[in-house]
Amino acid sequence: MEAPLFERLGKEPGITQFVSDLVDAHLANPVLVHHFKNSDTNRLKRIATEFVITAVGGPRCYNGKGMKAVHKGMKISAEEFIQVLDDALIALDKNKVAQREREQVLWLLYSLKADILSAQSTN
Ligand code: HEM
Repeated sequence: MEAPLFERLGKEPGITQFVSDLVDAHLANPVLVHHFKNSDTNRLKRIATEFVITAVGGPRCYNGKGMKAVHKGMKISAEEFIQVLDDALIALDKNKVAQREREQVLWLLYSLKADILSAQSTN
């Protein structure tokens, strides 16, 4: 039987590095960087790492809000959402993550699209 995705991504150390590279890619992405200009990058990396660890079947360490509530009113466009996936691919590549795990991580992120984009309405 296939090991849990959490293990195949290198457990906490592997996921911490992936998320760190993902956030760094956003900061270097001209389409996304303006969203993060007031961010505490280390805090964001820590919380996003907890989210991913929990989402891929690791220890349940994310205690934050759901993705719809987190991104409410941030005015995130569909184009920006795709740029986040592009940056995820850059970070997966950098961490030499294999094809099947890439597909699973990208699908996991993509599956949040409806929540994150519907969070943009102000009512
Ligand atoms: C599948 C995609 C995404 C996931 C899993 C995700 C996850 C997260 C998480 C876990 C946080 C931290 C919440 C907290 O501070 O309590 C966060 C914050 C944030 N996200 Fe996302 N996000 C996604 C897509 C996006 C997109 C497309 C944008 C647009 C650029 C975006 C912009 C932000 C911003 C600006 C913050 C707040 C940063 C801060 O407070 O320092 N996210 N996201």
